[in-house]
Amino acid sequence: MKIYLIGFMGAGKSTIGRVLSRELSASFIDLDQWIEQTEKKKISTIFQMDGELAFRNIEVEALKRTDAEIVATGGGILYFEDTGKWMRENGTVIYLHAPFEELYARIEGDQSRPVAAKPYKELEELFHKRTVLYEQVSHHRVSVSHCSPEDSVKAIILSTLKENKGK
Ligand SMILES: Nc1ncnc2c1ncn2[C@@H]1O[C@H](COP(=O)(O)OP(=O)(O)OP(=O)(O)O)[C@@H](O)[C@H]1O
Ligand SMILES: O=C(O)C1=C[C@@H](O)[C@@H](O)[C@H](O)C1
Ligand SMILES: [Mg+2]
Repeated sequence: MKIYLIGFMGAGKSTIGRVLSRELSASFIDLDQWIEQTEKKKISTIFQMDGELAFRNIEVEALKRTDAEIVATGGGILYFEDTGKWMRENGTVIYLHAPFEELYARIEGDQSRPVAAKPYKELEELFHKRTVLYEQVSHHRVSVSHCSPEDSVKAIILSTLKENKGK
């Protein structure tokens, strides 16, 4: 089993991934957390000191090397064009979706997400650009709007069970 959780910042990939892994007794990695621990630097420091491209290279390398069954990706995991195709071929990709305003309310002012420091309009544009990619790449879209992480976990399990029915 390999499940990749994708979606914009604040969608709950880290929160839901952790609950999902407990529910399924599956191994779990949060790529952002893993990068901070391995690099011994905050993501915001990597962005400042080494630049975004350096972070993206570390991120995609971690994605391709991890053997964890549940993978919480970062919001910008589709930065390189071929990453989405690679994920689709290597597991089940679940897109966690909610309207921009709801996600913005969750991440507004959070200093740990350098990309979230962009002006509101720019961030909204990025949301719409990325939404197209998340939709293209994912096998399933699960709404995380106005529901608890536990409800989202149930929806994820249902969608993947349906997929595997009859196999
Ligand atoms: N279902 C939910 N309802 C309300 N708030 C939530 C929900 N899921 C997560 N949150 C809150 O939203 C914030 C962002 O959640 P989380 O860090 O899991 O998002 P993420 O998708 O991993 O973001 P990133 O792409 O930046 O890693 C946290 O403060 C978390 O507590
Ligand atoms: O959406 C993004 O570009 C990011 C999201 C976070 O998960 C981190 O990976 C980092 O802050 C960049
Ligand atoms: Mg996260």
